[in-house]
Amino acid sequence: MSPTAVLTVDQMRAAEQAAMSAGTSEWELMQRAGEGAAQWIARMAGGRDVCVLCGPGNNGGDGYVIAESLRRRGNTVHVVAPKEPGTETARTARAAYKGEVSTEGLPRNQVYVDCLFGYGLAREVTGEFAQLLENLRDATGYKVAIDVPSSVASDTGERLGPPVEYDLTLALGGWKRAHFTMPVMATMGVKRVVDIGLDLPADVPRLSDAPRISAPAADAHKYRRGLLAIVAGEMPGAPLLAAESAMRSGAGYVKLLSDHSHPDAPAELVIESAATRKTLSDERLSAILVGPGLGRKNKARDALGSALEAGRPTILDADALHLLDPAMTAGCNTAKIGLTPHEGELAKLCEAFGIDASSKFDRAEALHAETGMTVLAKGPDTILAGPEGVLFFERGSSWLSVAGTGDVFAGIAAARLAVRGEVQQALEEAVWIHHEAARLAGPAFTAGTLARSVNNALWSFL
Ligand SMILES: NC(=O)C1=CN([C@@H]2O[C@H](COP(=O)(O)OP(=O)(O)OC[C@H]3O[C@@H](n4cnc5c(N)ncnc54)[C@H](OP(=O)(O)O)[C@@H]3O)[C@@H](O)[C@H]2O)[C@@H](O)CC1
Ligand SMILES: Nc1ncnc2c1ncn2[C@@H]1O[C@H](COP(=O)(O)OP(=O)(O)O)[C@@H](O)[C@H]1O
Ligand SMILES: [K+]
Repeated sequence: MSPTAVLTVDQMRAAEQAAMSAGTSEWELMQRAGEGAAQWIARMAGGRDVCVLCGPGNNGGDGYVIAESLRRRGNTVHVVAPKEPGTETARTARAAYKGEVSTEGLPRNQVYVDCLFGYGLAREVTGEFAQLLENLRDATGYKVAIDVPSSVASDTGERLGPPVEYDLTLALGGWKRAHFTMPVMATMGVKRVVDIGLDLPADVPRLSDAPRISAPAADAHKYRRGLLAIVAGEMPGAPLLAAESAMRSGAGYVKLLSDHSHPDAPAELVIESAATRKTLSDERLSAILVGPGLGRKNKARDALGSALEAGRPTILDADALHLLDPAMTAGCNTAKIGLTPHEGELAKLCEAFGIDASSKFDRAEALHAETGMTVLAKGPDTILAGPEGVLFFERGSSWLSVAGTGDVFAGIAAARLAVRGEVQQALEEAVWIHHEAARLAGPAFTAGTLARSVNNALWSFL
């Protein structure tokens, strides 16, 4: 199985150091990395010519190992290295490479393997290296990034040089945070980890694995399969969308608590009058969803207060996230609450809870640590921070960038919470189901179409 740990540079260096202390040399690790990467590249390249760009550090060292491995396999290989290697291990790799090297220029129509900088990149790329990256950007051919793209800071995804679009990115030894951070994650093409036998730490963020979802028990009963109440508010459309997706996410019973007339609501949706303290305190409720279409006036604040008082497992989305503050959650068992903010809502929540952090990762992690609530930070990149740690996800379809898909997500999350009872598991499952529903819904779908493809998305996880 491919490693799922997502590491910082310090954690990566520590894992490599531990392997070296246990008797594996850096040269052995570099050979494993280079040979492992060369196997992938050989498959992609077939008989095509390969050009390897080598930098001055150990990422460049990997490049010489890759170059020699491909040369031995019969590919015509050319190395471009503006500078001689600066580390002992990279010098060993350079000496073991028996092919051509030039200091500048980029041959045309190659399979390009970018080993200029790996996780050691810590400052702006300038001069000859920047020029080489610009040439690579403009070149036509299959492009492979080794470990990370050479103009990207591994911990943050910050861009430190000319952007290049890659077809394949081979992470060496383990994932880095940049691999799942926008915007650079969208430039990496297909991503794979080359396992070099490191013992990776368990208590670090992970890449989420596809969930397994169970069909209802043979003797299932609608109330035991999860009863979800969706609290409606000022705007009728959003909670209805959430209900449409919730009904298709495996819960036994979905109720919309609304005073609007919903002439377009499906017959199978139970609509009851607007939420009150009494209706929300129904012991049979497995979960509550508050936020989509709620509004931000006093009535909305009251509805949110009643939902929080009920103390059931709860998903808070949209307007509920704008109304939420420490006074409202005081006395709540926050372990039962899941938040589903997009970037603007996350910033607003951090302000309300006095959290001073700027990256999405730091904000999500700190908001969970500070409040005990589980935080699903949405967007093209997704971060889930909860009691089981932090999870990263692969990207979903960019067609999701259309109004109402967040309401659909909230419905899925709340229904999975009604079924599972655990907030973090429910949110993790919901991300996968949402992405799969988007894939099934085809191009240019609307939120309604997305909601109606949710039940078929479950097939992929049964
Ligand atoms: N350790 C291990 O066991 C294994 C490590 N492995 C591999 O090592 C990689 C990390 O290697 P690394 O630490 O040598 O750093 P790397 O990414 O090559 O870059 C640093 C070099 O670039 C230079 N430099 C930096 N920024 C610059 C700039 N803007 N412009 C110009 N120069 C700049 C910097 O120079 P300096 O800062 O000293 O001037 C230094 O020379 C990792 O990603 C993986 O591929 C694998 O083989 C598995 C085993
Ligand atoms: N470019 C994108 N690529 C992948 N997923 C996206 C993209 N843009 C938005 N999404 C997803 O679509 C949903 C949008 O939610 P949200 O911003 O709350 O929208 P709305 O309020 O209109 O429903 C989120 O689940 C988000 O992760
Ligand atoms: K690289």
